[in-house]
Amino acid sequence: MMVTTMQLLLRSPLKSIRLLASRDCSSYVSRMRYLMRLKEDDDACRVALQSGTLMLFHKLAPLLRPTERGIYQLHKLQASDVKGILGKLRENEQLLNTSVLIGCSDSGVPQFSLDVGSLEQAFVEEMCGGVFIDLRKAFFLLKGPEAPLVAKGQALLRWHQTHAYCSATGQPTQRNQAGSQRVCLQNGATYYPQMAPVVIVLVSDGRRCLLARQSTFPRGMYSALAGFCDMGETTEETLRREVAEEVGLEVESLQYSGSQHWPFPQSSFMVACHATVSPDRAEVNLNGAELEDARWFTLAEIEEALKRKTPPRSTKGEPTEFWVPPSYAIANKLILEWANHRKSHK
Ligand SMILES: NC(=O)c1ccc[n+]([C@@H]2O[C@H](COP(=O)([O-])OP(=O)(O)OC[C@H]3O[C@@H](n4cnc5c(N)ncnc54)[C@H](O)[C@@H]3O)[C@@H](O)[C@H]2O)c1
Ligand SMILES: [Mg+2]
Repeated sequence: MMVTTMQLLLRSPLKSIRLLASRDCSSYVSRMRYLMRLKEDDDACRVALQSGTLMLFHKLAPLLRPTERGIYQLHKLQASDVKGILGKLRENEQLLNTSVLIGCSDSGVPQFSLDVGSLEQAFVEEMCGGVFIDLRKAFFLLKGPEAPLVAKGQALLRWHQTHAYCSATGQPTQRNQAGSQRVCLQNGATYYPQMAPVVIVLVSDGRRCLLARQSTFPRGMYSALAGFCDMGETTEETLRREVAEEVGLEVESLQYSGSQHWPFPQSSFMVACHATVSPDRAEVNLNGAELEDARWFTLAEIEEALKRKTPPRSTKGEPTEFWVPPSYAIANKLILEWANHRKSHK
């Protein structure tokens, strides 16, 4: 197709988004200014650590606490709790200072995360009455804002664990107390925590939506198309290229939906969009190297899949029913939005 006819229309670039309703704007501002100060002032951050809350990780697995009703919650500790554990193990209290600053609660309490992977896991679990659970499982178990909080805590710890050296001089880098940056002492280069930008897109032909699966997905699960941004690309360019590469279709219009930090396999910044293709040119030409399958789904099929709260179980040999990613994944939000839009425009 001629480049001139390949027009991408960003339908509502200035779509207004209701931001988290903060009834007391000044307190939100003061919390953000407080966090800024903690990132700049190591002494203030060390003081804040003594009165803040701590999420513990063991080799990047977060510590959760089972409640009586079989529900898991994030286990939050205080600096004094961690000092108690370190004291019992005769370990150096300096481990506490490897905590990283994650944010600040609504009531202004600073939040940190700390990896105690050098300590004996079973001992820490027993002392805390909790259990360290792999992040993928923890994501299923946690409710509400705890899942993104724990993902953020893990992502920052992971970044520090993998960026201990300057990529130019090969010398060790030194972090600030908050953990918001690392500096090479030899050449002064400053490194900041990074996320890889990814565009995720739910393609529609007006009547149906397109979902795909990679061979590594759990059986039966289909999701929206996704792809990493190439250097220098805009969101629109990545979206259009990924749809062309993966399913051989030409996007005609797109609309921004939302974004999400995604910790798997490493930190991605997911930009979620809806896109349309012409119903006359909706034949999928699959890139088999990247995807195992891609199919158009009707509203009725999508509604059925959205009703399933847990992945359907498969008995050997039987095909697994189709299901979509869980509600904490932004793909689920895109699919839900599409279904609601279709229902209201039937
Ligand atoms: N949250 C959600 O709802 C949701 C849904 C679907 C996918 N995702 C995530 O989106 C991400 C991208 O999806 P994809 O795997 O289809 O991407 P993709 O289609 O770009 O294919 C992945 C390939 O891209 C290359 N690549 C280029 N830049 C990369 C980078 N910075 N990091 C890793 N690989 C890079 C690698 O060769 C890799 O094998 C995945 O990490 C996936 O977990 C999230
Ligand atoms: Mg992809």
